[in-house]
Amino acid sequence: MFESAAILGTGSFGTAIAHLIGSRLPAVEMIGRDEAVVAAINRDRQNPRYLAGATLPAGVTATTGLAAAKKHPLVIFGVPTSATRAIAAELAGLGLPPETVLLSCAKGIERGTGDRMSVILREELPDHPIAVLSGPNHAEEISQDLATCAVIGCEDEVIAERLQQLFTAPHFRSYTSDDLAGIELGGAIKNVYAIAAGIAHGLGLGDNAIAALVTRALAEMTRLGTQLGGRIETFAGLSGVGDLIATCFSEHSRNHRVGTALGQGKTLEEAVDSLGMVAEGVPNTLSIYEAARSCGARTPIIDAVHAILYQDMPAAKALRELLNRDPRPEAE
Ligand SMILES: NC(=O)C1=CN([C@@H]2O[C@H](COP(=O)(O)OP(=O)(O)OC[C@H]3O[C@@H](n4cnc5c(N)ncnc54)[C@H](O)[C@@H]3O)[C@@H](O)[C@H]2O)C=CC1
Ligand SMILES: O=C(CO)COP(=O)(O)O
Repeated sequence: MFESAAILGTGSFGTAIAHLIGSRLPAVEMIGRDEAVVAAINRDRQNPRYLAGATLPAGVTATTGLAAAKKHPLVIFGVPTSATRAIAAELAGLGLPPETVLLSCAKGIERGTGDRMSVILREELPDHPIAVLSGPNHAEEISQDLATCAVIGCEDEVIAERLQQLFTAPHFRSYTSDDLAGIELGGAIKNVYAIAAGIAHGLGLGDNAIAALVTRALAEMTRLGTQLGGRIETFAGLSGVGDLIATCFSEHSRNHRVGTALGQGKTLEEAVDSLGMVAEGVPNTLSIYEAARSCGARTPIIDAVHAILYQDMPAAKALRELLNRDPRPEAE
């Protein structure tokens, strides 16, 4: 087990993780950039800005200084993917002890490089053990102690088991895997499909249409994800189909909410502004579309979401075009 942990990010997921592991460790320190949020956590053990209703265990504190991460044997990344490289580079400058374990929870790949978060951490902090955590894990439900599972990816079995022990609670079960690529790609790609499912919902297409869309999304995610280096079985697991289902059907999903607003005729700017939190599928539609083009994968659903978000294609037209493509066999 670890003696303590730092969580980078005082947003929804950082707070949910603090709620989950805060009673399992003597000390959990959240590191954020928003002073009002940090003050509310220290004063009230609450984070009404990002996760209303959750009360944090007594051992959870918060600060704004990244240097605090140096004190902890485990550093958990709960910031958006767009912030990961800069924060990792800043941490590298602080000289973390090399045995500090880095755990990434962010779901996306980097624009321009197509790098997964564990690849970024390996590049910026090469001496450290690196792990990832993913699965159907909405912050709102974790903070209410509602049951779920996650998968922890790490090439070092001993560290994977230490993390598994930490992420085990009566309502939280975790599994281990060494397929970091598959885990991270599933978590990143499903966000684009959650926007697609939201659009279909916003257009009022009905349950059959959304079930069909999500089923074909799983086939597409598996095709793209294996071409980008993930193992096929991982896409049938918690970080693949598990998170795809959670996000495509949950009212908690920010990506789904963005899609619903688009389907109802809002602009992307209006949809994102009304959230006040990160919807990774929005920037990741660009990075994942680019990754798909670079490996030559056939991704009609990602292409349709890309056209709606970034090429002014009306949502109804994009979905009509998806349905009217040349017929093909279901399994290829
Ligand atoms: N919210 C959820 O249910 C889950 C979220 N995740 C992933 O966790 C990551 C974070 O998401 P949320 O906590 O939902 O987002 P959020 O919008 O609720 O919070 C983001 C946090 O990161 C901070 N932040 C944003 N940009 C930053 C920057 N450039 N530098 C430093 N800090 C910055 C914000 O101040 C805030 O504390 C995402 O990759 C998301 O996909 C994973 C599982 C579940
Ligand atoms: O990844 C998530 C749940 O597992 C959170 O999804 P959203 O970012 O769409 O809310």
